[in-house]
Amino acid sequence: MTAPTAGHDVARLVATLLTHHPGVHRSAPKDLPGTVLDPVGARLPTGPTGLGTAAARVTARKPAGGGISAVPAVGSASGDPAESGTSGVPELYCPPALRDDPALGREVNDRLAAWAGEVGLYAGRLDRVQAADFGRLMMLAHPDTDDPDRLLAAAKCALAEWATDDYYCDDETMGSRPELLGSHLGLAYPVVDPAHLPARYVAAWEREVSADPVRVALRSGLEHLSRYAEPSQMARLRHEVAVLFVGYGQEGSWRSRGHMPGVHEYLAHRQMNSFLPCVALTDVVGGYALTATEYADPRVRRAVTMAATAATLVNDLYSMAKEHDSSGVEFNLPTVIAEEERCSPREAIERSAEIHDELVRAFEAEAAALVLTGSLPLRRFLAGVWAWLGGNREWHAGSPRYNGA
Ligand SMILES: CC(C)=CCC/C(C)=C(\C)COP(=O)(O)OP(=O)(O)O
Repeated sequence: MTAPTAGHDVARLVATLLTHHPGVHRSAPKDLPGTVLDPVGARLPTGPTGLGTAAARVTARKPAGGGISAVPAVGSASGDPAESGTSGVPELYCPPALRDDPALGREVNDRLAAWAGEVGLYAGRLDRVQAADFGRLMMLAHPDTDDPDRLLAAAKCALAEWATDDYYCDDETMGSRPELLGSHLGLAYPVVDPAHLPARYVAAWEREVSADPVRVALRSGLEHLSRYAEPSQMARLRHEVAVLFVGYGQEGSWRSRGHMPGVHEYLAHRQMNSFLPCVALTDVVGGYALTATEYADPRVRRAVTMAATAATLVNDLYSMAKEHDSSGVEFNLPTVIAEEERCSPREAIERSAEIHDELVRAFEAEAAALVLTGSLPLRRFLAGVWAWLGGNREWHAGSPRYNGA
């Protein structure tokens, strides 16, 4: 028998039971309650815990690459209001990044920029790719591996997905045009989920793929990832990218008809047009596999999608300045709230932060409940998603992409 999916009221109850300390303002814990994700190497409960139970535990595999020493959680994203700095982003309820290994981040970033050059992505602008430091994002968001090649594989997929957005959707300086969006996405998806054409059309299709750097990058990124991912994990990624593309199409439609979505419409959109394709790779990068059945469990899906939406709202908050400088219509939660609720930009930012926090708390509560009964891979996955939130927030707070470079 399967338990019903939790609703917000259940999440609130669990959160209260897990964490209620009257009068104390709680910042987000480093580890998801009930789990411990060791930066490199799983220290999640691997069986019964408590006195006399050690013999009953399974031993976690050390990820390939030997392992680095555990690094204290990074401080700057810890939620200290004083640390919101000049970004104007309010204190957010978000865990700190679990590790910071600048050398590892640099290695991944350098290799990523070299790859972008090879596939022709962001030609003439590679300095900006290098500066954005997506390698650092991967290092911060996946603290349970120190294998640069796994991080690089995930980074390639992320950059290819980001480039799809920049080239086709929302960066006119990269050639995006709303009337071409559907055609572009329609040519990109058969690269993600390879088109199998009758023999006489294969050469023409291959020429089509090679003619566009986004298509070349998507193919190359997924190929690299497939060295680490099981078929079910690749299928999972393809599904999340298809959903992402639906979100891109929706945003293009808003842009071309000058439609400002309602808050509910925007939030449903931001679940699709989100970091979920990145978050979904948590186990691939960590070197283990969550089953398709567990990933698809509605309770897991609900928790993970709420986390992905929250991570994307962090992007909305930190990217406001960049989007403000763009000449096209830009969509982010504060803008949508200000329009619908007729409030000041500052109030809209505060309300956006509250929505972010509500989603993170709901994830925390529901994931903490799921780890009580879930498999070891599920526990590790949910702890990894929590760590992803911390790394994502830390990266946004520091990346020159959003901080005026
Ligand atoms: C890496 C990945 C899956 C990205 C897809 C979704 C995406 C581009 C974002 C979540 C970022 O949103 P936005 O379009 O606002 O991007 P920037 O702020 O321009 O970085």
